[in-house]
Amino acid sequence: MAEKIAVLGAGSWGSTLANMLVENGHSVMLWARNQKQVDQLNQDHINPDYMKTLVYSDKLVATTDMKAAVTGANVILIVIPTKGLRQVADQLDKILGELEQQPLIIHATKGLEQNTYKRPSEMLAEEIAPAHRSAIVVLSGPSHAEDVAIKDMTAVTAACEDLEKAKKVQKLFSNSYFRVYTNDDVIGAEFGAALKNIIAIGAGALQGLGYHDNARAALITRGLAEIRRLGVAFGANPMTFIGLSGVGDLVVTATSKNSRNWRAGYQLGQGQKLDDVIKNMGMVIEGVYTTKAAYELSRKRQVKMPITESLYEVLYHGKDIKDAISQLMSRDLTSEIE
Ligand SMILES: NC(=O)c1ccc[n+]([C@@H]2O[C@H](COP(=O)([O-])OP(=O)(O)OC[C@H]3O[C@@H](n4cnc5c(N)ncnc54)[C@H](O)[C@@H]3O)[C@@H](O)[C@H]2O)c1
Ligand SMILES: O=P(O)(O)OC[C@H](O)CO
Repeated sequence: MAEKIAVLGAGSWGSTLANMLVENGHSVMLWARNQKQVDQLNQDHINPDYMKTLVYSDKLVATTDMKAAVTGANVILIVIPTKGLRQVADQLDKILGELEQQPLIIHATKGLEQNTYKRPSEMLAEEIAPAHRSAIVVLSGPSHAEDVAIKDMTAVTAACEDLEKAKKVQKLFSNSYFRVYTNDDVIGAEFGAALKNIIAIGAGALQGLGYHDNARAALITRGLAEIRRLGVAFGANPMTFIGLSGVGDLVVTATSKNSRNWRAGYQLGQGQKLDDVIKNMGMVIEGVYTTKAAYELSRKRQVKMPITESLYEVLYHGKDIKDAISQLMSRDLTSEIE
């Protein structure tokens, strides 16, 4: 059934998903805060700062007016970087209060909030009153916007404690090249999504330094071990980490030049300064911020995350990456299963 959907956030992922939802037959309004970007989307059907090659459907309507975007929408998809999520959710809550609407909220944000260490769905639940939403569903998994834009085959997860709501999202998004699975483990889906970005930066850095396949496989596997440890400490189902929002997303992000996190790591490995890497990317590198949040959280919870800790030292205290790697490799020998 065709739905009226509002998409908040017109960066690489928000604009690509909005376009896909239009092509799936839904009526979609895309909200962005930048008037020039909105004009380019409406008049020329392009979004050049984010998706250079995608020509958007002429049925996709963009606006800078959030109220216009969400009025009458049964479904609201939020695709804002973690840093801006709470502010956008607060703005949305006020509008939904005026409109007396109770839409299904979906988010595709991958990160943890600085200082509070909250997951995106926790931030949304705090900012959007229960009377203003029917449920919050997480859309996560291995899904570079660049591949979805060219209709390459993609499989992701819709996670919600209420599986009926996850199934609704599954139907809204699925098509011949985009396949959605369901999961009731929101905690696992969100920890997997956030923490894989840390390991992707590490994988990029290894390649930038000239390491090869064995090193990358070791990092991905041991990275998954620490992602699982932290997630399980917060109640995640360990099985989620061998699924799409776990190992699936980790593999795509830690092996792809399309990944902003991998590219950032590669540039760091090649000797560039973090500030320059962030400035030149022009898109969000969530893993830089998630590394700090995850490191602090792991200390509070006393969960061992040696790779995250090493990357934190590199990103926030200027530690040399080669020294960080040699310290990681010379730790006490231990069992793989712990
Ligand atoms: N790009 C992908 O392939 C991809 C895939 C899956 C998930 N994600 C996740 O989706 C989220 C967004 O990523 P992206 O790649 O689209 O980022 P992006 O950097 O391409 O775009 C972010 C967009 O959000 C807007 N924005 C930021 N703060 C805002 C605020 N306070 N108010 C209004 N708009 C704001 C920016 O103007 C920009 O349009 C991230 O958490 C990312 O991890 C991205
Ligand atoms: O480009 P990245 O590194 O932000 O990753 C994007 C998605 O999370 C991949 O699933």
